[in-house]
Amino acid sequence: MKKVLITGGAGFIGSHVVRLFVNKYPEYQIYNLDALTYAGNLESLKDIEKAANYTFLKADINNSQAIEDLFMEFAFDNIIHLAAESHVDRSINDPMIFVKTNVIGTVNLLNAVRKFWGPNFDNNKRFYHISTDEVYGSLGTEGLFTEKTPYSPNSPYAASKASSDHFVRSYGETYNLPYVISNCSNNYGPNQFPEKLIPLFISNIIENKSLPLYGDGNYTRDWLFVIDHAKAIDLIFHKGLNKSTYNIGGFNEWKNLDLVKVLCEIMDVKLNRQKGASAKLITHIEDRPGHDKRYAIDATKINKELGWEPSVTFREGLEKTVDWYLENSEWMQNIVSGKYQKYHMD
Ligand SMILES: Cc1cn([C@H]2C[C@H](O)[C@@H](COP(=O)(O)OP(=O)(O)O[C@H]3O[C@H](C)C(=O)[C@H](O)[C@H]3O)O2)c(=O)[nH]c1=O
Repeated sequence: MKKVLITGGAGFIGSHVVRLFVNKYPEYQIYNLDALTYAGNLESLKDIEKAANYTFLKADINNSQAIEDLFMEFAFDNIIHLAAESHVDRSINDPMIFVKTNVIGTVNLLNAVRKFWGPNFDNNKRFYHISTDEVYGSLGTEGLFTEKTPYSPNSPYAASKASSDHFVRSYGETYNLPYVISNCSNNYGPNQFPEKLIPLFISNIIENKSLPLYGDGNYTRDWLFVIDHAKAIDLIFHKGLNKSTYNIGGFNEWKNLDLVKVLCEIMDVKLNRQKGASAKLITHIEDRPGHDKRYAIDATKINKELGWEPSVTFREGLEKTVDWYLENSEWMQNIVSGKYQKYHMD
């Protein structure tokens, strides 16, 4: 029986990974370790919280003693590490928390792994580090990020993730830690905290608030449906080559302005509003400092080696996402107001 520790399992991507693993692998014990910061909540996992193979552990990866105590108690033999501060704008305002959680938190986990799994790591153990395509920096109009693209992070968030990737690789080289890393593009889907572009704009359209688009909106991102990302993580965890990296993208590049226009069209229909009503809310605002122009992923490696490809079109994924937010307005209000945090402290 595998004992899989999933860090950040109460967060957006993490909750989808936890659900997939709990449901698909009843023979594994899944431990969800999360600090329950502003972006994490257990409401997203209500459907699986009573499963026999699921345990929630409230802890902060910044606390090395707490992490060691948990290793001692539960003897995890595999880790999927998703816990991270993830919002670029927050990293611009307050880089230090990104250093603490993303860099020091990752090193704390690596040290625990070294202590409890080393010095002779067996091949059934694996440290799987989830990262981002932002480590590669910004592309011009041509080209794609491959696994060989040199790192060139621009935001404090991207720098912190690049650093954590380097630490994981360095533990692989120095101590022979078995690891795998994946770098994904922009995720979207149910349960995403409404600070990221898509859920923020869905929320603002519902409330008839303006849609703050940075600069001219001609910035390009590749969009990946979170459930497809969770499936890719499952494949990489089980079949990815030791000490290797996989890029995960949706083969789905959009300029922000074009994406927002499609979202507005969908919202007009779903909310029975006049055609064009939501698009009137688009407001160009001052640009994000150091705004990366374009991210685009070459996902050929994961496709060829592991047979992964996205299962939904962008239109289908967006519709599913919009439907979820419309059906879960209470979740949205509670997460924004911090009610879930207060509730977990009771
Ligand atoms: C929140 C917001 C965003 N934007 C623009 C900025 C970006 O060009 C694009 C997406 O922004 P967002 O903040 O949603 O995501 P990125 O900055 O691309 O980064 C995201 O994707 C990577 C892979 C991660 O690893 C990050 O964790 C994740 O946050 O929309 C606006 O124009 N207005 C807004 O209010």
